[in-house]
Amino acid sequence: MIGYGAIGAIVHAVLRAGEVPGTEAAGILTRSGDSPQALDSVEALAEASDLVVEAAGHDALRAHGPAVVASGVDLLVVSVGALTDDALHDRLRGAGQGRLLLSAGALGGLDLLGAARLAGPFERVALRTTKPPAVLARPWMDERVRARLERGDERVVVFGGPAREAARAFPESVNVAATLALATVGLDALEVEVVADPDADLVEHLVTVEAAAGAYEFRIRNRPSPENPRTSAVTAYSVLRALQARHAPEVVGA
Ligand SMILES: NC(=O)C1=CN([C@@H]2O[C@H](COP(=O)(O)OP(=O)(O)OC[C@H]3O[C@@H](n4cnc5c(N)ncnc54)[C@H](OP(=O)(O)O)[C@@H]3O)[C@@H](O)[C@H]2O)C=CC1
Ligand SMILES: O=C([O-])CC(=O)C(=O)O
Repeated sequence: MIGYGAIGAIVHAVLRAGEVPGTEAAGILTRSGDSPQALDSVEALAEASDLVVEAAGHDALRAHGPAVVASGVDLLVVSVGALTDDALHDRLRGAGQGRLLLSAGALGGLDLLGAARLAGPFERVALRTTKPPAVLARPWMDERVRARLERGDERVVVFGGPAREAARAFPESVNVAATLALATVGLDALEVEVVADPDADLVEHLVTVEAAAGAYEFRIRNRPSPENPRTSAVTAYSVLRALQARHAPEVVGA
């Protein structure tokens, strides 16, 4: 694993408890080395693993992803927003024998949208992500907008634009925009709105799709992680589901 934060610590604890048959934790890479099973290089991690889970952020994927894939090890990417950098995405795809697995993360419905994509074209795909104001304040924002977020007493639309820009503007909070885009209409065609809402006690991702196959609306409302309020707590379990599916004798929703 790369990362031992809100996501990584849960994934590691469940693996250590032996709850994912056929899979055990081989080691953890972080910058600080502050984790159980700490390893000190990506080479040591890849050597010890059949699959590496990246749950550490855009910079971590950029720094370590290519070495993992180059050593023939599969890479399960949680910081999917880093793939808005086409050069990095191409490097990862061409680096070696390891497969690139993009985690569904905090999102759902990608199975059905993948089927819809095979059935015919999409007419429109949109995402509206809503989180509490405090977790959406970013240094690039206009001072007046930041002041409104800090006051936290009103709903503010903080971003409108394509998924590529959304995932870059909020690297720790809107990776899901890149995931949905890569699963459907691409990074420049998916329309994204990001909303700060002081009443948002749950993280909301509203996915709206019009396609040849049908019309879909997924309203996902996730409880935030107590360790990191930017992150939906279910994200760690989304990673665990993917690990479980690799060796399970039966998969529902395959
Ligand atoms: N696809 C999705 O739905 C979602 C994606 N995410 C992505 O997952 C990432 C992790 O989320 P979360 O667990 O909540 O974050 P946390 O901040 O709780 O944890 C981050 C972990 O990564 C480590 N880390 C940070 N930078 C590096 C690096 N360059 N190399 C190695 N390790 C590093 C940190 O340790 P140390 O500081 O010691 O290095 C820490 O252990 C987010 O930044 C976001 O990009 C998050 C939520 C949902
Ligand atoms: O956890 C979530 O709901 C989404 C998130 O942070 C991300 O996509 O980066």
